[in-house]
Amino acid sequence: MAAAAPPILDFSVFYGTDDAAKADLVAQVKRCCLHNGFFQIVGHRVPLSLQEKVLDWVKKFFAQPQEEKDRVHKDFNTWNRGYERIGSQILEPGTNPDLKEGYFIGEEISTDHPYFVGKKLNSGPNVWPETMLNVDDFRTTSMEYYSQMHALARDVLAVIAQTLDLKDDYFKEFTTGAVATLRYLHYPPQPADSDEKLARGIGAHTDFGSVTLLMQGDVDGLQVYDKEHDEWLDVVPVKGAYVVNLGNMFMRWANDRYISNLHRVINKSGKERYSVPFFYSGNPDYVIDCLPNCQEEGQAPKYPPISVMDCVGGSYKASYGAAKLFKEQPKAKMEVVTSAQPVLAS
Ligand SMILES: O=C(O)CCC(=O)C(=O)O
Ligand SMILES: [Fe+2]
Repeated sequence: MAAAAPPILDFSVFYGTDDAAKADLVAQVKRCCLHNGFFQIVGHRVPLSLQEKVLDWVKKFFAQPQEEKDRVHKDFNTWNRGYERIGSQILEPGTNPDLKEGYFIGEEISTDHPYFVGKKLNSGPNVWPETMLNVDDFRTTSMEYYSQMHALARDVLAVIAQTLDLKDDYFKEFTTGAVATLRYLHYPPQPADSDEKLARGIGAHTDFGSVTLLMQGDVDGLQVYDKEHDEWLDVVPVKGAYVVNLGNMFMRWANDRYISNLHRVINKSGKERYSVPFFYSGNPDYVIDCLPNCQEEGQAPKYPPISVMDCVGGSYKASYGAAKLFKEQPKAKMEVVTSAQPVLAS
């Protein structure tokens, strides 16, 4: 098969009554899950006006002065909410720290919520830029979008369930009380003379969770690795579309039958790039155990059962630790340079 960027699938049939079209969608999604775990969808129910409003706010948020953004820095909490500076993360060992800044949002979880009290995965109050003009609209728009992304993730999982010949509500328990992270991202243009081997917007990585739903702005830069041809394929932004990809936890859950694939961003466009990934982890207490129809007759699953919290949690730390080490100990950097496969995830 020739190397090809993730196909664009019409998701609207999922909401319709045409069973043949639905079966066709399921078949196409299955092909993608087996191939590299990446596809794109249009025809979903998230209004374009809301997507555009979010992207507008993302630009405004990052346009604030550095000291305003630092006031909501994610280092002030341990549940992954708030702002991170350019260069905070190294996702691809051997490259320079990522040329991106970010802002994390999640479910609004109060300090008396059992998830906060029980220190569940990424669970706690959001951190809002209270001094930003019209912050109430920023908050309302973000949370409206966040809840729409939960709904879309559930619908995508319903289709994925069917690709495994499971009922469309198979993931209900997993999606009840689910934890997810919305990440606003800004990639300044990479300097024209930056080293191809070292400069990354986001280094090559796989995602951690179950599914990621990514809204790209209108500037390109995202690339998906094609293992068969050893090539990086551009995922050109399509207005309103979501890039959907499976994360490491789903790959493990599917006994490696479905793929969590390497991807990266290099912003050579000369323009500011903005994007908004939504990482769906699932209910932190849910136990991931080999999905039905994912193992060969008579063979044991490759992995033991594990909770969502244990599978996804803690993994972010490695990539932030790597960037810290890079700044503190140039020698350690040299050791990292020699490591072979980029395996860290976000
Ligand atoms: O910005 C993008 O297009 C991709 C972001 C991404 O891969 C991530 O945050 O994990
Ligand atoms: Fe990613």
